[in-house]
Amino acid sequence: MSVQSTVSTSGTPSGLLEVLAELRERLRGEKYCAQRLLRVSLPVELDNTPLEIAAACRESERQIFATRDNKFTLVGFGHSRRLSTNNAEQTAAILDQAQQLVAGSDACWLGGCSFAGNTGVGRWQEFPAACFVLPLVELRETNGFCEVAINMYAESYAQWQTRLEAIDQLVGEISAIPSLAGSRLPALVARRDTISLREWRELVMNALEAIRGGGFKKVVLAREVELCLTAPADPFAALAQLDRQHNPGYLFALTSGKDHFFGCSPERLFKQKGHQLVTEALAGTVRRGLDGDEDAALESRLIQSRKLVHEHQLVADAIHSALCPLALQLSPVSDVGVVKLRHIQHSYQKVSAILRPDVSIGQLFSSLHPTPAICGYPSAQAKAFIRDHEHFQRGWYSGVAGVIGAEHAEFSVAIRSGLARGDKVWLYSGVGIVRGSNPVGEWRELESKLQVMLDTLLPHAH
Ligand SMILES: C=C(O[C@@H]1C=C(C(=O)O)C=C[C@H]1O)C(=O)O
Ligand SMILES: [Mg+2]
Repeated sequence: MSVQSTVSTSGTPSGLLEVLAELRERLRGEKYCAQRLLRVSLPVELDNTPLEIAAACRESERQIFATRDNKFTLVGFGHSRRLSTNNAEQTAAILDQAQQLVAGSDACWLGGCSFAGNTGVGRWQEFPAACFVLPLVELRETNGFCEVAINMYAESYAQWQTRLEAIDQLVGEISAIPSLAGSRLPALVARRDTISLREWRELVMNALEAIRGGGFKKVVLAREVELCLTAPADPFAALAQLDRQHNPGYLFALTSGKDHFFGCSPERLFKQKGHQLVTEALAGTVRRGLDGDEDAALESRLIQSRKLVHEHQLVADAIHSALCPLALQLSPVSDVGVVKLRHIQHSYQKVSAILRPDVSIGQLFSSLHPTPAICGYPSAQAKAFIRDHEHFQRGWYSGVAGVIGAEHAEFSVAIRSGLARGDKVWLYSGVGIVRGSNPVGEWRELESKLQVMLDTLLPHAH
């Protein structure tokens, strides 16, 4: 695939519809050429945030990903290419292919991968082992600067025409949006926990027994909660709202068929820019205090408790070991910091590296995922325990959601996430079980982790 870019000039239209019309006009002047990525882009001034616009375009296939530092937001509408596999062995190759296909361009893929190569079965039929799309139309905000782009790519002339029609349809949808004032989110009809506290206690005791027997040191066990709502769930509207509240997490919603995988994760799997890599260990949790003093006391416990330090350090050590063979330089083990979220706080350690020149994004992914933060340690034993004991299919929960560009990629660990289908939503949360874990305490931690998603989807429930 060859790449051609049309760079924007100044003095051009600035509103979203005007800019789209101008880009559409530029495409009209382009000759159809099979299997060539043609990207046209222009700066735009938006009256609303990119996530609000995504939330308003209910008829379109949409994908969103916003980094947790709020410096980069990508909203994709429709797609001009899709790379997917249901074969876990091919996930790394798909990631490498995605990066190669946009070499020399500013285009970015949006998508994700399942936990530990899970295939798209049962509830997760729309979400295979890995799936990334190149959006047909995108809105991008980088450090406060917004642009609109069209990524044209077609295998045949008929497909080229179909893409043009899809762009026109989207433009029609945007122009028909009466007002972007936030819609009212559906209310809750019923909540069903697919595991009871009694069953959870048994599951944790079982894991602790395996830890005592030397089977593994840590396993991350998770829970699924099913919500039944009064109307179809609207994760895009919910995330647009979280974004307005400056939620300090990655925000993502990825549509496949009629289903949406979405979340607001505090955790980075990695950020790669050329040969620079930044990753982290984020594990070990206490709740937020009701006032400053209690919060500080809880923070001290997070940094000092033997159980919590062990739970965290297993992750940091495993990340260092995984990166060693891939890195020319690796940051030394650093001091443990604390990330404060609305309901909970986590121990955090940044890890950075200069990668060997031959290391690909696929290799990085395979070496780091799944980390002991969401699987356990050692990985193979923890994975087997999860496969044999968890009460549900993880699918993309605790997989990754992210973006892949030519020179950079950023992946969040897809926790604090859920799957929405019609008026049903399944939410997921997990906890690290290590020696010293207490089943009821861990259950409470699961509840706190679910709370952000519950607050987001059901803001009127209180
Ligand atoms: C697995 C999840 O979170 C992970 C588990 C943590 C813990 O047990 O302390 C903390 C952060 C994450 O690494 C989740 O939120 O679902
Ligand atoms: Mg924990």
